[in-house]
Amino acid sequence: MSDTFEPVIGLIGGSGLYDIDGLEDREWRKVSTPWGDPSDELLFGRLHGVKCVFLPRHGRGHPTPPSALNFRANIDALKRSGVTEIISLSAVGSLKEELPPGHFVIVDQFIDRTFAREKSFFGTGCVAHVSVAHPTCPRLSDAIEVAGRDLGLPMTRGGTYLVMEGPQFSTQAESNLYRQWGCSVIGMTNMPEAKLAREAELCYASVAMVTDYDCWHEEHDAVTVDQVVKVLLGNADKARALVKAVVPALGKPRGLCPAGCNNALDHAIITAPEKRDPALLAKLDAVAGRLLG
Ligand SMILES: CSC[C@H]1O[C@H](OP(=O)(O)O)[C@H](O)[C@@H]1O
Ligand SMILES: Nc1ncnc2[nH]cnc12
Repeated sequence: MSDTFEPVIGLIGGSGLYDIDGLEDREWRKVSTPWGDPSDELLFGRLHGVKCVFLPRHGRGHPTPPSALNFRANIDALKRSGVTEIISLSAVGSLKEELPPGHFVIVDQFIDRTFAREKSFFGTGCVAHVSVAHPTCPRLSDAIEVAGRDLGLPMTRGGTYLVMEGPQFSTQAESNLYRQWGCSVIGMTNMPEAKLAREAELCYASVAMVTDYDCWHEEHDAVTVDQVVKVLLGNADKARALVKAVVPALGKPRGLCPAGCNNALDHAIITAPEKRDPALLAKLDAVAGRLLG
């Protein structure tokens, strides 16, 4: 990557967000990856002149459940398409009274309780350990916060997203445990998405949009998809407004991210060059070509 470059904004739309309006020169295009197929075609276009690439996380019409998402293909496809930063938009349950349905949380931490997903691009033949101590990009999160406040959106900066495997919602005992752990919101998709974005050296920020109080709240004994969908449609409109407001602010040429997102692999690869597997290296062309190419 040269000293300064023109950012390309990747947008991952969660439940209820299967398209983005207002894009100029819009075109859905299939992107192939060495990791298999992403959730759907990617939507390419420009917002206020800024290049954007949108991916509906579950596919249009929501055919794919969280555990079957090919997160590696999704992140690779975005990187391969020139994306430099990802704004992830997701529906979540709230684990705190003060985060009611309709509220947005700019997440800064995760607890990853998923167990049935491929979590790394690396492995036997090329081992890497990146830091995810700070899994989201503060620069990107700052821009989202400014845009959200300007729009008057109900929004909290900072919060921990508990990522569960699903597809069932949590039991009340689990929900209460996660509350004791101090988590803010619960969902099923931001991991390993955020970890893979870090391995791919992409800035990643997450906007968690509350749809329900999960099952711990005395006035909301159980969460249902119907309930979630009702709130989600309003949230999706607010999310589209947020995207339109934040993209122009992010579109100016920039240098490498001061938070280090674009250099995450600098000291992460431990496998000696002579022990690296050429087949795996070939698959890493988009994700780690900067270092391995
Ligand atoms: C429709 S409720 C459960 C579903 O919604 C969330 O999806 P996403 O994170 O993609 O917005 C949640 O994680 C579950 O996958
Ligand atoms: N309560 C909840 N638990 C997990 N994922 C969710 N997505 C939306 N609401 C949720």
